Amino acid sequence: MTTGNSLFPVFIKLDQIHTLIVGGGSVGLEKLDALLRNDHEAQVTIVSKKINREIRQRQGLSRQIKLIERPFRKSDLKGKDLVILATDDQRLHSRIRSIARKKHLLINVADTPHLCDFYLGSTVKKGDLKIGISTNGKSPTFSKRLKEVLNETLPDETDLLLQNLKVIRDRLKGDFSFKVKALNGITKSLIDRNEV
Ligand SMILES: C[C@@]1(CC(=O)O)C2=NC(=C\c3[nH]c(c(CCC(=O)O)c3CC(=O)O)Cc3[nH]c(c(CC(=O)O)c3CCC(=O)O)/C=C3\N/C(=C\2)[C@@H](CCC(=O)O)[C@]3(C)CC(=O)O)/[C@H]1CCC(=O)O
Ligand SMILES: NC(=O)c1ccc[n+]([C@@H]2O[C@H](COP(=O)([O-])OP(=O)(O)OC[C@H]3O[C@@H](n4cnc5c(N)ncnc54)[C@H](O)[C@@H]3O)[C@@H](O)[C@H]2O)c1
Repeated sequence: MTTGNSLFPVFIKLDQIHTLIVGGGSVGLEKLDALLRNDHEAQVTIVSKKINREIRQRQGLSRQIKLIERPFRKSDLKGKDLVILATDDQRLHSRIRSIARKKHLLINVADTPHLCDFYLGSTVKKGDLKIGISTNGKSPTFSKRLKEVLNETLPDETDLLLQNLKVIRDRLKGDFSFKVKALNGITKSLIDRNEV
């Protein structure tokens, strides 16, 4: 039996899939920024009755951002993989959610856990290392603060260590089980405090 947080984390290639955000106000902007912080090449379409000035400015950063200023239409879901709803119309959210589910699209309704197939999380990044944080919706503020703590405490050299391990990994000759043993041996001192 699963207790506590049963969400399964995945790390999505935002430049390879197409994300639709419906709603171009301040919440829409927050979600757009969350995507762009992780991948400035994220492929995103925003549909909104009105699109705010900051969102227009983001469009200057990437040709992958498409803005459509008009009310949502069912056809906006065509060709999309992920959907994030961020309008001020909860009835519209419920309607889009039921259409999206029939099309097997994954959907997030900002700040509305019971309508979400997935939640956004806080992310910590050190070069190629990424840590995703979820509190199972209990406290986004905790996620944000833990992100700040990890950003402060994880040294920038963490990425250097990762790059060095990649070099060693590429150099290792032998079968899969030999490589696993060798890499486990090399990294053992990282978890064995007495040896550091
Ligand atoms: C991580 C982050 C990612 C992002 O959104 O980019 C994120 N929320 C962030 C911030 C934040 N959101 C809110 C506050 C105000 C303080 C507060 O209310 O607590 C703050 C803090 C702040 O802004 O300082 C309001 C809020 N959020 C939700 C509700 C509804 C509810 O709880 O019922 C309400 C009440 C709305 C109302 O009262 O009307 C729900 C969700 N918010 C989630 C994600 C998902 C759970 C993630 C998790 O498990 O931690 C989930 C379930 C669904 C989702 O939206 O995906 C981002 C941190 C960015 C960073 O790292 O800097
Ligand atoms: N701003 C916040 O920090 C915050 C915090 C908690 C909850 N909320 C809630 O989240 C919701 C969104 O907040 P916001 O500040 O982004 O609001 P907002 O009014 O700035 O933005 C809502 C956007 O949705 C668009 N929209 C409305 N109907 C539409 C339709 N049929 N098709 C396409 N676009 C449509 C509007 O044009 C507008 O751009 C509100 O319900 C608000 O109460 C906001």
